Amino acid sequence: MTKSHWAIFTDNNSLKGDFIHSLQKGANNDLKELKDLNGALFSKKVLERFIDEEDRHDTKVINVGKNQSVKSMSSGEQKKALLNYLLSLNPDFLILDNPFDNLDVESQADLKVRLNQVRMDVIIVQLISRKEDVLPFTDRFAKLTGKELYFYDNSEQLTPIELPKSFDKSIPEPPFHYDYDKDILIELKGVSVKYLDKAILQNIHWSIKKGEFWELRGRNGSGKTTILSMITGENPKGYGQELYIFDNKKGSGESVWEIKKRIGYFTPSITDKFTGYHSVEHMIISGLTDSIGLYTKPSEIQKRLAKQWLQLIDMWSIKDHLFHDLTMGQRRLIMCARAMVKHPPLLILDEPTAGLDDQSAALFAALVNKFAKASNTTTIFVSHRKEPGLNPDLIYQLEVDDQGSKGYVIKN
Ligand SMILES: Nc1ncnc2c1ncn2[C@@H]1O[C@H](COP(=O)(O)OP(=O)(O)OP(=O)(O)O)[C@@H](O)[C@H]1O
Repeated sequence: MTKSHWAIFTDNNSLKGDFIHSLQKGANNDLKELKDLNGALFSKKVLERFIDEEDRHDTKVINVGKNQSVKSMSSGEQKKALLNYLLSLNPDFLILDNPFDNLDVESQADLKVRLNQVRMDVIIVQLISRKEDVLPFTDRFAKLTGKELYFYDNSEQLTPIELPKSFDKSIPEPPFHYDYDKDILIELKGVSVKYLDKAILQNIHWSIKKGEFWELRGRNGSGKTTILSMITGENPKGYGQELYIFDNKKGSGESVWEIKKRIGYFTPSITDKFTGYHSVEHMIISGLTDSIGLYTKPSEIQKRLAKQWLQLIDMWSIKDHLFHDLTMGQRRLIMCARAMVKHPPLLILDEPTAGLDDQSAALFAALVNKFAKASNTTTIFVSHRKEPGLNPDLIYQLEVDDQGSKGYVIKN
């Protein structure tokens, strides 16, 4: 019998966790046909749980028979491994929570082919925040608002995206001056990286200058994280190579702490570190002190700066709200402003829009455009999607081949 497949749209206001939980428990009254069936969940959180188990107990579950740890796989490789494992459990339905996030175009296509192959055997319930992610064979549509499910005949009936007004206030001034005045911040001259016998990067030349706005693009596994982690000092592969970070050759006794001081870094998982009760205002101020939370009374200058940033992102009226009570889109904007507040010489935004709905992603891109143009900070935005509205000056494109990825500079 042909099965029906669902696309359930979610946005910042959807109580997605509760919905997933009720589906898995067979307690959801809206999708009655799934009630007595056996469901499996494909989500980022499930993947993280397997990675954590592997880290702590050395248990292999989704990568049985493979030499590589799940953590070191690219996003495409991780998702493939998770899907194969879940399908081996023979579920009646599969809940896919934003399955295409973090995947490049080719890996998205691979995943779509695989899902198309299994759609006769398993009901697919897709929870998605981007319209372009709807699987072509989907025939049932709904939107989750709060905990209510509203049904539609097709995805076109859902509300169109309203593009945000661009931020009309100016970017607040830098709070202090960094003692780095050279034009080139980062330089890779013929850098190559191998893991075991596998070539990952091949003869990479990339010169990153003051004030530039870059997008780093490349398919899953092309080596984007490898390059970024060599820059931030977390990956030793750069030692002994012609890699210059703030004018210091890698491995020449440079201080990792000095490097980190000059880099603002944001990736969505950083948000998870802030588990305590922090107000919105304190979150911004903690960007000036590099701390998780605030342990001393903020100065008037710090408070004034936080006010300017919150006015810019239109959140001054909620300055006393608790960060963890906000929607995901609001939290991301705050975290982004938090990374910008010091005007670091280099700002790295690693897949910052993953999991956001169209509207929140557009707002986020507008903030990044504004900051990148109006500040002296060099910005590197890493994303798999061509982010609508993002307007970088330059693109560093990694192209994979058998000898590892090569890099090309494209002027936008
Ligand atoms: N410690 C490691 N050991 C073995 N292989 C590794 C290790 N770290 C990364 N790799 C491999 O290097 C390649 C590049 O990985 P990297 O994470 O840099 O890619 P990426 O472009 O950031 O991918 P994604 O977009 O999926 O995050 C992948 O094939 C990955 O499996």
